[in-house]
Amino acid sequence: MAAVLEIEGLQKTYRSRRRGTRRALDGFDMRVEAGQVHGFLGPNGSGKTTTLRTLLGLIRPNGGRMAILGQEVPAALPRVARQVGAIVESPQFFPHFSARDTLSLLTGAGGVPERRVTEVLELVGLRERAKDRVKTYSLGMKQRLAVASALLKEPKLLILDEPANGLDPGGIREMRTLMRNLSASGMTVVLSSHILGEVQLICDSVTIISLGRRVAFGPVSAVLAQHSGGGLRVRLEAVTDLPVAADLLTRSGVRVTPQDDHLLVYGVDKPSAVTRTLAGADLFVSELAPVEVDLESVFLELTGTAPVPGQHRQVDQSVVLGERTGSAPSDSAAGGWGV
Ligand SMILES: Nc1ncnc2c1ncn2[C@@H]1O[C@H](COP(=O)(O)OP(=O)(O)OP(=O)(O)O)[C@@H](O)[C@H]1O
Repeated sequence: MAAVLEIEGLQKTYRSRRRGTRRALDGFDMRVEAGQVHGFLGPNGSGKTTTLRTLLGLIRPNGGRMAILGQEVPAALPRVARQVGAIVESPQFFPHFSARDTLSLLTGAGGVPERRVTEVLELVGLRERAKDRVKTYSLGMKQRLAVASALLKEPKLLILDEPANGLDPGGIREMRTLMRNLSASGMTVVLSSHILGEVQLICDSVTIISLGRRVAFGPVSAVLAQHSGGGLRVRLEAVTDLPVAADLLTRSGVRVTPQDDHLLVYGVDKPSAVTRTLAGADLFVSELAPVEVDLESVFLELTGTAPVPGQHRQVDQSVVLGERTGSAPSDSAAGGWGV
């Protein structure tokens, strides 16, 4: 599959006299395939905005390479800029202008045909309110107007930094529908977000960044599968038998985490070994199912540990088989910590 966006070994260190030196990106890698909705996730201060701003030529990196639609940036930005729509900061609109006037102003400035105004208003679901003043819009409508402005050029790649920030559940749902419609039209969307449930619903693939380094990437389903830990949820016909079952399974060499009404069992080669061990002691399994994880638990597992000065989580838990696996040192591939 063709990469619409490629970042390799990106480095960015901020230096200021007052705040000293701060390494925001520490050899960061990212790859987004054509036609995907790609979630870009990371805790506050992990380097998402720095990455997006660097990609758009707003910040100068200290090292690494970046390409958009196969063209090296920032050198090729003047050529590819027309094919990239981006919102990396909350756009400000004239409150007394309508959405239509706002977009018409932008088409005039950007050499975009006027017919695009009606098209993008339709796309973002603002056609009915297009003549109303922006000051009467909800936050969700303003966000969709921002997306509309980024869509005017008919970009191939749309980059959105926190498009659902501050939205209520209704606004989030509208934004979700919009992302799905854009994806269905063939556009590649890169979406930075803290709303992990949404990302899991909307995105085909994700990159997780922590302390300026990629700690996971790949199709959402593969990232989840990789972090399920191969665990099994085991229920018994009689809850009172759980302690005995836990003891038996532990002695058989697997790891057991007892829960209120079931056991979580890890390190099992074959699920049938669990049923056999328990049946041998007249304990009968009523449920044996893989442990399902969500993106939030994976995110917390990979990024939730407090940063240690001088240390970075070095693991690149890449799951796109056959792709390059990033710049993480091979000796840390088992999920440990490196310096
Ligand atoms: N202009 C700047 N000068 C100095 N340090 C900066 C500057 N901009 C960002 N940083 C620092 O770089 C690091 C990465 O910040 P960045 O804004 O890229 O993170 P982020 O992942 O976008 O965070 P958030 O989710 O809070 O928006 C942080 O430690 C931040 O304090």
